[in-house]
Amino acid sequence: MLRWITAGESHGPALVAMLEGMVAGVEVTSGDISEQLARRRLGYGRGARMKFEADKVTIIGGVRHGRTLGGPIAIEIGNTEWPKWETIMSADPVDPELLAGQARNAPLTRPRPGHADYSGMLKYGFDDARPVLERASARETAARVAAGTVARNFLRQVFGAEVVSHIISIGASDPYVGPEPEGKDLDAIDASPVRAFDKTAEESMIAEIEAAKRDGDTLGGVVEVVVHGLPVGLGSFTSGADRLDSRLAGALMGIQAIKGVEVGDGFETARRRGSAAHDEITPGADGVLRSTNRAGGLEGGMTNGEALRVRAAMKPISTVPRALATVDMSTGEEAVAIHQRSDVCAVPAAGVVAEAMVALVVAQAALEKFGGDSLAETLSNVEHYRKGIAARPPR
Ligand SMILES: Cc1cc2nc3c(=O)[nH]c(=O)nc-3n(C[C@H](O)[C@H](O)[C@H](O)COP(=O)(O)O)c2cc1C
Ligand SMILES: C=C(O[C@@H]1CC(C(=O)O)=C[C@@H](OP(=O)(O)O)[C@H]1O)C(=O)O
Repeated sequence: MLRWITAGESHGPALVAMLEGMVAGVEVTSGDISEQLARRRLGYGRGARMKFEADKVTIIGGVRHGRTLGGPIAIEIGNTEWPKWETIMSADPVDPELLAGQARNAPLTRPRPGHADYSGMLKYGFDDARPVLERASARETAARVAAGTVARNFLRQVFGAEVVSHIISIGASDPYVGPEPEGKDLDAIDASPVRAFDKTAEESMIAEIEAAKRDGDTLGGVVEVVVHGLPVGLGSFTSGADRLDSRLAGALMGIQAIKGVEVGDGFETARRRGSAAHDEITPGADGVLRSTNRAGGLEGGMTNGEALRVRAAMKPISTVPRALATVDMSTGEEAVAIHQRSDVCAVPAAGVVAEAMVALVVAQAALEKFGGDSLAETLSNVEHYRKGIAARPPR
């Protein structure tokens, strides 16, 4: 079973991602990982930290000469900001006098509405939000993107499948309406400052961000992830936990600030009649044909051979410059929430994180279906399955 876990704090020395269960022989380099991490840092509306910090990638284990070895893969992403935080975030005990001299170490006692501060302080028994926000921070998503790079390379090398995301809307911008992008469109999407697939949508999104910035406010939005080239039958209808839609929803909702997930036309489908909601099946020269893909490539918790298409809704960044009302937990008095710096909008980055989560979940389902210890074995199993399907009518 493909499994992943991350460790590390936002201002710690490094983040670490571990990926277990990947077959041997998948091509991946630290350059591939750095490239994906660079995509996650982009996006109009991100804060100052994205400009001065770099992601320093080291593959610690599981890869040799550019190919996976079949064992657990460990990837470290160094936080280049670490020297400034060495004392405050030290794993080992430090001299209290050294800490007292650091302004950055002042206890954070005014929890931000919408962030993990308040519940985290109560749940874990902290008087300071620092130990909560360090791990709740979406800095952790860099580690997911690192693990996701191995998964996306695997999907490309097994199926020729590409994972693409683009931004549908930011705040109340006019949502993108149009055809879904393909793998070849990814460079053009990344070239857009808001990772939009369309100029009109892009202009509307930028206008929203500029207005929010002027008002000292923050924004969320909607991202879409599309995967072309997947075979029929990843995931299963046999139990709720095996359904690929439930697994995708869980993985996407596990991203910081994601509050809703749609599969295919999602909520819009609920408003339609059955005759206008489903994707009719017709015989084609080479298998079946669908003239629509409202289901987003998933039926019965399994891929159906059409493009997989899921959306995720991100809430606005909770560190609002025009700080929100809160309570100072040290005094119980009314206060304004912590604000030092923050992103105005991180939806374009969330799209790259969503790609990583989709890649991991789909790679996990693909390994369940096709297995193997090496890429060659997985490929041979895929070919056998595809031959079996091609032999069935319609032909
Ligand atoms: C890529 C990305 C960047 C983010 N940047 C910030 C930020 O700069 N400031 C902030 O307060 N929240 C930021 N967030 C959101 C917080 O991490 C999130 O609001 C917090 O974890 C609470 O959300 P939850 O209720 O979904 O856990 C970011 C989220 C993502 C996905
Ligand atoms: C560092 C990253 O995102 C951070 C996510 C984040 C949060 O609260 O989620 C808060 C900000 O960190 P800081 O408070 O130190 O400025 C973001 O910069 C990153 O994505 O690499």
